[in-house]
Amino acid sequence: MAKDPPLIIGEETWKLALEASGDGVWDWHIQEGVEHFSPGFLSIYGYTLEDLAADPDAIDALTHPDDREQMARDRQAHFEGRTAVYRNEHRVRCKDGSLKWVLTRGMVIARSADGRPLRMVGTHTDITSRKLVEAQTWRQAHHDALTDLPNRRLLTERLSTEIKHARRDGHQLALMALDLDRFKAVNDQWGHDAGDELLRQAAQRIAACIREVDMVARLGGDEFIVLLTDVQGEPSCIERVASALVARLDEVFTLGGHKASVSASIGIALFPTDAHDARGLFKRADQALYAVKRAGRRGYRFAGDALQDAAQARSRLGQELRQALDREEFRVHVQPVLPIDAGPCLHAEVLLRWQHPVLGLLGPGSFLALAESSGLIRDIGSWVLRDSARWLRQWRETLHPDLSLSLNISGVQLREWSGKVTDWTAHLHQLGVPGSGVVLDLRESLLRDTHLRGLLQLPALRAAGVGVALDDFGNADSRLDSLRHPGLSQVKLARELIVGLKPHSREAAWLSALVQLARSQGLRTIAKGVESAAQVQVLSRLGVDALQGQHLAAAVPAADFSDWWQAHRPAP
Ligand SMILES: Nc1nc2c(ncn2[C@@H]2O[C@H](COP(=O)(O)OP(=O)(O)OP(=O)(O)O)[C@@H](O)[C@H]2O)c(=O)[nH]1
Repeated sequence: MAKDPPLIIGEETWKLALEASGDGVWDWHIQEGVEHFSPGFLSIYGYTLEDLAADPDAIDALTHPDDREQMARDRQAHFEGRTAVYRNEHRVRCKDGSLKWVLTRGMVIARSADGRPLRMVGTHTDITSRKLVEAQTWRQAHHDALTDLPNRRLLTERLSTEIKHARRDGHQLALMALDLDRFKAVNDQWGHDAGDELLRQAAQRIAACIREVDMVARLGGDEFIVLLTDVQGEPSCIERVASALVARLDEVFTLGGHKASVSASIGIALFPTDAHDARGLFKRADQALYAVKRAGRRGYRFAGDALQDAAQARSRLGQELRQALDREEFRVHVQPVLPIDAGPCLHAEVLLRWQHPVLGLLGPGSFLALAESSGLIRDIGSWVLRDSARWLRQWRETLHPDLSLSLNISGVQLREWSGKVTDWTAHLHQLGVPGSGVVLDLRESLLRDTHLRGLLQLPALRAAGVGVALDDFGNADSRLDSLRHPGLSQVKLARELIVGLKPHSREAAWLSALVQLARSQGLRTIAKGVESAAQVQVLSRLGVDALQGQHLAAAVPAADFSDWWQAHRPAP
């Protein structure tokens, strides 16, 4: 190893000179892995010599993790001779746990013959106050003083970054221009201070409606911009945020002793559908906002015609759905489930239909998502239970005392029953139906939902005699261990497993294994979507317990089930 070259002035002299300037001095013998710290260095952070071993790793470990990478890069650049001086700003954890910003500067003062750095000396300068002032200045320049929300400048910077990311990852963004309606009246009636307070509260309400990754900015006056990042899937997610904003800002504001009301108008532009850059997005969102204002204020509108039309159609359907219960437009239909041994039909699945006054008879696919997202599913679900119970009581008296019905249950309903299974079974009892008359059809995702699993209390349902079926099992997302869920009594095999089923095929072998597995867990198996006599033959050989499908028995209005049952009862 090369010997350190002689220094021109005595080491102690320059170290003292550096210390006198208020900086801390470090002296790193790189190859030996030893680093010495001056008393001034230690006192910046409140450490003593005993606290910090003469070890470069010890001080590196106190460096803020977010700053380590850049520090290593700057150091390397100097080692490789790309910079004349090593220079880096980073945060160091002090003995009392606080963080200090420091500027470190240093130089390699000795290298080996082949150019490897041997020794480096440098200083730490405490720059915490400068950093605080910089952060404050940055904050003031990027935030609105009244509401503390990001201002136009920060929004513009963020939007440009988000557009770059969205372009790269193929994501959508939504830019909402939100303006309060008749806000001037609040200023006029209660004064400017009350108006300011309303703006502050409105800012909080808006922020509470969006996710952390989204952004709300105040442009000035009563104008806000909401930026939704990484918008995936249906525009209905954007609509949900927009309607939540409209609803939240509709609520009365308490301003000191006064109560004031405003509403909100929102224009929504999407990247990349409506515009490809920030200017275009602002313009399209503004146009949509003014269309809302012109149409009488309060509400939201998409810039794109197709989305606007779809949103309007959904909103109309939502309103009609709300009225459908009062107007008694829902209908219970039932699809018979037939035992494989050709015995009498003792079970049927309840299928909800909506007799829409204009669109005709609608299946759940047309309205269930809307019912779930609006929470209407609770009322609709209760109605389905009451009506199904009414029919079932009648059929158990007139057709067969062992008849039972299965009901599709959504996550929203399950959450509502959380911990109240006994209340629910008591309700069933009040409706005159024993537990054994009902099977709950649950999608696999509900069983797997760790939150719901705690609430489900499936064994409690079983104790009340209520059957629980795992619905649509065997599709692409299914997991075999779902069959082990305690409390299950049946499994309904997915349509995908039955379509194209041929004897002695690989599909038949796979289905046979699933049926055996379900049986080994004590579960009854029902094949759904049975469409042909050939499928019936294969399924009966595989040992499936019951069949359901268009080929065997189509769904019928509940009022017609009795006739169907009488017509199809096996000959004595
Ligand atoms: N209190 C308060 N008022 C402000 C502030 N900035 C702007 N304004 C007032 O906010 C009002 C905004 O104007 P407009 O949006 O046209 O008023 P508006 O009554 O909401 O009208 P529409 O949007 O057409 O319903 C003006 O009266 C401004 O003077 C502020 O920081 N604080």
